[in-house]
Amino acid sequence: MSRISQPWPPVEVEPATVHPEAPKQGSHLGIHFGECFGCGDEIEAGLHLHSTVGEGTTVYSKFTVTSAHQGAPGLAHGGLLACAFDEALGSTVGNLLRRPAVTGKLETDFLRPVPVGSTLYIATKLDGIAGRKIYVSADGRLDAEDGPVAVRARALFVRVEFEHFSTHGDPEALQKLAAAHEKAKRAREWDINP
Ligand SMILES: CCCCCCCC/C=C\CCCCCCCC(=O)SCCNC(=O)CCNC(=O)[C@H](O)C(C)(C)COP(=O)(O)OP(=O)(O)OC[C@H]1O[C@@H](n2cnc3c(N)ncnc32)[C@H](O)[C@@H]1OP(=O)(O)O
Repeated sequence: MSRISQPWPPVEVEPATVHPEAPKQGSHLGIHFGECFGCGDEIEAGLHLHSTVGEGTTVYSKFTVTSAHQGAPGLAHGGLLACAFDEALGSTVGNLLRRPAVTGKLETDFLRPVPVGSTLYIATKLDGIAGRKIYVSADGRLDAEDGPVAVRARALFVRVEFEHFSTHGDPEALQKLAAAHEKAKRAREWDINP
């Protein structure tokens, strides 16, 4: 029996269409911001989540729980697991649709404890779009792609304009992102940041 009672998606949606210039199946999705707690390589205690594009509207992500992520001794903190899903879901939305969007709502079901040292295999898929609202969900399996499901998540992302980040965010960090984007473009790497 599902632990989430509401139907999903909760409203009528159009199927999500992958942007024609989105990274293709098998592509590894790079770090979108070095200081991102979810994926960045500049945050030692961060989650260092890695993602690869799968078939259709699916993205596969991996995250290994370290002692920096504990709640109870030896077990992952639920909030950090939610963070991993926010990152995996957000990365799926941003990379496959190539439009900026932010998390409006994120719900999680924690089905099994996730010990330090284990790796969560997160499979995310776009479930549909209604106007600016993007529905997306994921399963996180323990230690293998076909391992037992430990965490499930569903989220609503809301499409925003770039001004969302320039108005509310850190201009210096945005400049750093723009510089990284330019560098990636010069190197002919695929990059999503505007
Ligand atoms: C530097 C540029 C980068 C560009 C992108 C590159 C992508 C890179 C690739 C990958 C990266 C991604 C990896 C990151 C992953 C982590 C993501 C995060 O953690 S994001 C941070 C946490 N989230 C926030 O801080 C949002 C804070 N909230 C807001 O700013 C607003 O509330 C916002 C934008 C969500 C909505 O505000 P409104 O004024 O624009 O729009 P309204 O009308 O309120 O909502 C639009 C629709 O959504 C529904 N809605 C909004 N929130 C809802 C909720 N909580 N529950 C249900 N419905 C909700 C509303 O009912 C409305 O629906 P109706 O169109 O009328 O049908």
